[in-house]
Amino acid sequence: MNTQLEKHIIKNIPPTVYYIPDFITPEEEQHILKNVYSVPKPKWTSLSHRRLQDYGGVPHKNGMIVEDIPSWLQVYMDKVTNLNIFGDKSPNHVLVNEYLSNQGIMPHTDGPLFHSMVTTISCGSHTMLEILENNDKREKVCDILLENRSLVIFTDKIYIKYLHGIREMERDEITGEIVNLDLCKEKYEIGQVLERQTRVSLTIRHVPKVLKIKLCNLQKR
Ligand SMILES: O=C(O)CCC(=O)C(=O)O
Ligand SMILES: [Fe+2]
Repeated sequence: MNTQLEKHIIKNIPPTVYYIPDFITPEEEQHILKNVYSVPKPKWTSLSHRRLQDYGGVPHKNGMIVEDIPSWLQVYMDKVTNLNIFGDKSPNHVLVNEYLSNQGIMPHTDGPLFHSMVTTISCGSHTMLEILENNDKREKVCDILLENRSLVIFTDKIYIKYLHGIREMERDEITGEIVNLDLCKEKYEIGQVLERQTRVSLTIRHVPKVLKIKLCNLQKR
């Protein structure tokens, strides 16, 4: 692991979450948003509470059929790869999620289709990631504020054993339950309220099980 990253570890929570504010510049953020919104409509998968796009293929238990990653997106995957956090693996899949201001994602674990490390770049808005115990009570462990342009890296016990989710809210209050305020770019005060805007997140991961067949070959048949 890259020692430069140690100062970005969120303390006093189960290991390990890294929070890096300003991982991308405002220009890069706009570049990502422009590309995400210039795809043809069928590239989006609409769920009831968010929309998403898969890049690199669609993860599947029998193996992911690999699709080429567009060059604009490869730039940001390389930026994450250059942190040397994936060891001998490299990211090969990106899930783009779009959340309107009152949308979120139910508490979940990412499951066995992915290597146990996830990295997420936030664009367009902050959001509040909630970490919960993975039991019937689903007690809250903590909140992590994800500012736009930040990168968050989840791995180890907190990735495997706990649930993460985003509540459906139009605004978030700064509270003492947020564990990364000291690592954030901005200085916030307890009680301050942040209005959510539309947020586009890039979740960059390594999918271990891939099929060597390419989608373009399938389509030719
Ligand atoms: O949008 C995010 O930051 C979280 C996305 C997520 O948890 C997932 O796609 O599994
Ligand atoms: Fe997730």
